[in-house]
Amino acid sequence: FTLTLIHQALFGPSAWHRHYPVAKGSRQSPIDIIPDEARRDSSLGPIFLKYDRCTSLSIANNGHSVVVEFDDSDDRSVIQGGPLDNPYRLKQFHFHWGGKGCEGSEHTVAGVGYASELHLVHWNAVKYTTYEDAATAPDGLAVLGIFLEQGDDHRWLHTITDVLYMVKFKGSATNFKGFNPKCLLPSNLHYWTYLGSLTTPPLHESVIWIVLKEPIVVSEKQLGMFRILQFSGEEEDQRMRMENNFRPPQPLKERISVVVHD
Ligand SMILES: NS(=O)(=O)c1c(F)c(F)c(-n2cc(CC3CCCCC3)nn2)c(F)c1F
Ligand SMILES: [Zn+2]
Repeated sequence: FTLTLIHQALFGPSAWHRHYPVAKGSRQSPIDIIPDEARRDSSLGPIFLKYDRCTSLSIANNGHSVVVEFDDSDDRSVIQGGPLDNPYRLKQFHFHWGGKGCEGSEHTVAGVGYASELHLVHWNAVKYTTYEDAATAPDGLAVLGIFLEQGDDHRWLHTITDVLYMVKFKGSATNFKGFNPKCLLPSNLHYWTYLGSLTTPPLHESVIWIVLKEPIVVSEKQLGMFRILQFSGEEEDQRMRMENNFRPPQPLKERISVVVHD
């Protein structure tokens, strides 16, 4: 327990500003979303997720989260519409979660957190040639955030939780083909949107955030499966269970409040 506290103090969110001064920037993520203060913008239309031809490749433990990577060599799976000027290509998705019974989402809604949060990361391949270039540009990435609420078993999440034992340690990866994240979407795509950043180092202020209002429901048992993952590698003697891998909400600063689309 004390090891975790020391680890947090040295490497956790409060220490990131030492190596990444942008951590105190003007458009950092996540934020606390206050629905009553969200603006309406009639020019803001619905978002469209064209994932039918998506190609998942692998699932990996990168020491921060569990990440499913996609083939982003063409526009086979994109997000478009809403605040986006053009289609953004699906690159990867990953999760953030808490400890047993604790909150674990990154965004909060009127101060209330969810058990977990799924991030589908897309990049602007129309304006930028590589994901890396996009990840450092102000309109380079579009991340779709989906809250996970604790309740009944999720019908499709087991496809992911069943293989987590194969990527228990940092640096491990395995094939993960034929998975379509469409099965992880809630019934409606009403969203809040605002300009923000990566929530982990390098914290680049390159993300157009689209956070869905409706959570999906997953069971405590399924959430517990994420906690078999380790922050540490197989060879490290200090076992560090992967949990509480979320950044707390950051100051809104001079950003206009988020915009809502119902
Ligand atoms: N939580 S989050 O905001 O959805 C989220 C993350 F947590 C990330 F870690 C990344 N991320 C992207 C890279 C590639 C490098 C980004 C910098 C330039 C070289 C490639 N590494 N991590 C990310 F893109 C993202 F959107
Ligand atoms: Zn994330």
